Amino acid sequence: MREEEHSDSLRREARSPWSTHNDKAAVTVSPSKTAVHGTVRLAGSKSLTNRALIIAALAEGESRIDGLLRSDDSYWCIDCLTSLGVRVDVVGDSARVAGCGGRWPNRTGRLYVGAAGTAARFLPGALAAAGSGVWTMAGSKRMSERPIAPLLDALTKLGAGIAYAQDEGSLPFTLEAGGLQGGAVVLPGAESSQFISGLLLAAPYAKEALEIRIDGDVVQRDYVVMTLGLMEEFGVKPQPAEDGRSITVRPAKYEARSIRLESDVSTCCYFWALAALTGGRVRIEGIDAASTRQPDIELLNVLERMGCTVDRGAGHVEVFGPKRLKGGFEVSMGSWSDQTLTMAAMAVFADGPVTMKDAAHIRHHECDRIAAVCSELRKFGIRADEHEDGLTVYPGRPLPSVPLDSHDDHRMAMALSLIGARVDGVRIADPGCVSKTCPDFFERMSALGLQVDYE
Ligand SMILES: O=C(O)C1=C[C@@H](OP(=O)(O)O)[C@@H](O)[C@H](O)C1
Ligand SMILES: C=C(OP(=O)(O)O)C(=O)O
Repeated sequence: MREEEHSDSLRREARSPWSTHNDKAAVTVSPSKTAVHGTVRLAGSKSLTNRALIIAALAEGESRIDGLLRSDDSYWCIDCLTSLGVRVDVVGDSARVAGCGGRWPNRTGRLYVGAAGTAARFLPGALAAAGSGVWTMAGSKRMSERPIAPLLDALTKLGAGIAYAQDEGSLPFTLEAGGLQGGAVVLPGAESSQFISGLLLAAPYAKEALEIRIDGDVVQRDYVVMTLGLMEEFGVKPQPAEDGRSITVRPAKYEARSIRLESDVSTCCYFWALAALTGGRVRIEGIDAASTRQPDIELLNVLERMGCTVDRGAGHVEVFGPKRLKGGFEVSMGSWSDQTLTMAAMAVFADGPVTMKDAAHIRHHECDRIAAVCSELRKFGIRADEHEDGLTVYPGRPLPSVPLDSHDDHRMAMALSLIGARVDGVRIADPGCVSKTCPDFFERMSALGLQVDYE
């Protein structure tokens, strides 16, 4: 096999049957001929979907989840639960999950998490908490490079037996469960909030009360708040310490529930950014900015700072773009870093440079996002200065572009495609990568008037 074909097949390994456009080498995006005006309704949040699926699988009785996201990340999460013997029936965007009360029916098997950080970091605790069982867990090449050791070390201290198949502290590994001891365990917050969420989700099934002590500041801490909220919805109430430095969970069992998931705010952001970039307007139904627990909602505040008007209604958010976006500021991305790439794309068209900071951890996401976005913007002739924890993007006129690389990262592809709202012929390789969270992303861009062509 040629080197290129080999790297293509590695990239595509984590694409699921819910993925689209994997037969396409590239997509080209060009501006709409008319103003971008539209209303959009999006599928459920990836983060809520995978939390709800795992909690429902751990619960006693049958749960129903409506508004499920059908994407690669949720597909692999469901696939793992099915391999564990949990019945998950998906019809349209609804799933019925037959909870197994924390005892997985299949005590052995191979679980494949694809490229999903949520599945990789949320499932090991749920496995370790079971009374017995031996499972191997593997993921995409990139997932095997992403950090997970602090979580697995904590599980080892609490009683799990973990043997690494390749590199110490990484996927793939074999986990032997013997139940989770209670007591105190320390997890770092700087690399990923998902370690804390992963242990929290399993914590009610520990033998005794479990206290998770948090070392350092937590990146994207609102995702931990989201975990606590969903645990409560399923009848378990964790107790965060007043100083926010630890969370205690007493032994309990999740109760089956019927819930409807909120749309994916991270995906909404690309469409709000589209309105911002084109002086158009995009209304998204099914989001309540006042009550959402999804951290990327912060984009709306920054869009206002950039000159947009934002209508935050009951159950909808509409963004109206200005004539010219304002730049000339620094913004901390620490708590909503999935939108760093969206900010970088918008900054190209602002009236002054924008510096995004406090996001060093995104170097360990689907790709090294800081290095990747700088290198792709430079291909357009845009000045992008790379910093250890972020980047500064200077406004410019993007040159007719050489093909851009999506780095097998859905957010790289979605953010770079926004430049196509302003510049003719933005060509991005491997459009299928958006299936990690939004398989129909380019169809939605096209429905809003952008010209989208595949090759
Ligand atoms: O818990 C979650 O659902 C998520 C947490 C964040 O990850 P990190 O805390 O690892 O940065 C975020 O980037 C990811 O898209 C979803
Ligand atoms: C970092 C992300 O995903 P994951 O859940 O794989 O960490 C993301 O969606 O931007």
